[in-house]
Amino acid sequence: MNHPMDLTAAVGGLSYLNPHAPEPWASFVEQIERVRPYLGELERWIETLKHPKRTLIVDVPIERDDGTVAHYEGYRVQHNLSRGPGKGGIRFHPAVTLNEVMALAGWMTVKNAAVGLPFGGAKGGIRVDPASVSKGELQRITRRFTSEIGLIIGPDRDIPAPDVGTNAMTMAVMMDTYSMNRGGTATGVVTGKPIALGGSLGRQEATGRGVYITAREAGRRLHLPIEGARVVVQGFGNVGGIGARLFHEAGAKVIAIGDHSGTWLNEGGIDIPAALAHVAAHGALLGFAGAEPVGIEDFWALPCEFMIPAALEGQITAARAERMRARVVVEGANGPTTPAADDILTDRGILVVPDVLANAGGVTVSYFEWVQDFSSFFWTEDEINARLERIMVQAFDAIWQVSQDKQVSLRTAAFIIACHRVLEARAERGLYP
Ligand SMILES: NC(=O)C1=CN([C@@H]2O[C@H](COP(=O)(O)OP(=O)(O)OC[C@H]3O[C@@H](n4cnc5c(N)ncnc54)[C@H](O)[C@@H]3O)[C@@H](O)[C@H]2O)C=CC1
Ligand SMILES: O=C(O)CCC(=O)C(=O)O
Repeated sequence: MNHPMDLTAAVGGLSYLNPHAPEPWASFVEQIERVRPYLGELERWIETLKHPKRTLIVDVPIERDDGTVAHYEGYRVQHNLSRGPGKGGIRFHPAVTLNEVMALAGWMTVKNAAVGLPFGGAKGGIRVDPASVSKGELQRITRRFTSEIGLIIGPDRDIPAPDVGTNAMTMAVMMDTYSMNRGGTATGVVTGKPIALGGSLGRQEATGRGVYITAREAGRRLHLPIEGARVVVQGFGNVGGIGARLFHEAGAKVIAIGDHSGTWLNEGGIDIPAALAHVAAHGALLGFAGAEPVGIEDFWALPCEFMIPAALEGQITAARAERMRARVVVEGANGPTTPAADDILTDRGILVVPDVLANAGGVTVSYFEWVQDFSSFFWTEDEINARLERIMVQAFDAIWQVSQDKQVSLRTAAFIIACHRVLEARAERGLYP
């Protein structure tokens, strides 16, 4: 399989993720522009956020099991390093582009600053379908990619973590490769590792848990209790699957779920443990008997209290936003709502808890993992969940307050707080040696 490097295709045009959505980087830049009027003197630094600090494109050649040589294209983008080392996940997906990774890195900058973590923003990815290669091939791809981006990552430089298509095992291979190349075990180079390699208790659940916590906090403001609430979840992997389970355990009725294989509805409430068991056994929801198939456009228009996009970018377009009947959208995914759709949802009185807040639980516990690795002292799961709860609730409160004070959306409020923190650090550091 060959993937010729085509930068023009990678940075321009419409999104592969949804032909009706703008490219992710264009959405990110528009979100940054919306903060301009609120930056005061820091406005002179705003262009900083529209220029990724460092962008590395790597060729990843491997020998396939049949003896042929295949090349994959990979990226690591460090969007901003003003507040600390880069931090953000690695995506393995057949249609990853530089444009997408740039946007995902930008959202990491904003997310880390919005919740007050001492990190910049980074993200990486390889254009590969993990399901299309053998286990051995995937390991060779991961090792070669890690060696290639080894130029710029490191425990005090830039710390990757899992994202779509990667997991704790991917992080184990990355940690091992980086350590072999350096001649010493460097647990702090990645987070989201297996517990036996310095991973943190609670990291696997952390993003879904953060989604649940922020949904609960939004529900409190709108007098929408979780118990008995109807919930719709798109994406049934790490974020969507665990998020759905936490809603289910708290007494909500998850009425519809979806993944890359289709969308399903059961108005009486889906048995989420059964759906998770089905995915664990078959790799996708396809064939799940506990609900009826429902068309994708009807799925997005289902009446519900909480809608949780937890798959990919650009899913909530203007057309879908016009028809949605959710009370609150809680963005488990990064960039699921286009700026045009955002405006429509706001006009229609549908509250959006933005990705840079709602899915920040994962990177928050990654931060805990990094700190634990440095100190070689590990916390209990209860300690981790209590600290996560505190950080998420504090961040929600602060963002809610700014949104009330300035009469802006929660997204713009989160961007205001984050951009102030990033640009203040940038300004304090100065331009010259
Ligand atoms: N894993 C983490 O800790 C974090 C993940 N996120 C974001 O959450 C989202 C999901 O990530 P993970 O759950 O980690 O990935 P994952 O790989 O565990 O699961 C992805 C899910 O999305 C589904 N999906 C893929 N393409 C789809 C399509 N075209 N339509 C509908 N469903 C589709 C897959 O079937 C799968 O159920 C991504 O936007 C990711 O960037 C955000 C913060 C942290
Ligand atoms: O845990 C991390 O470091 C990053 C997770 C991530 O990629 C994200 O929040 O989108």
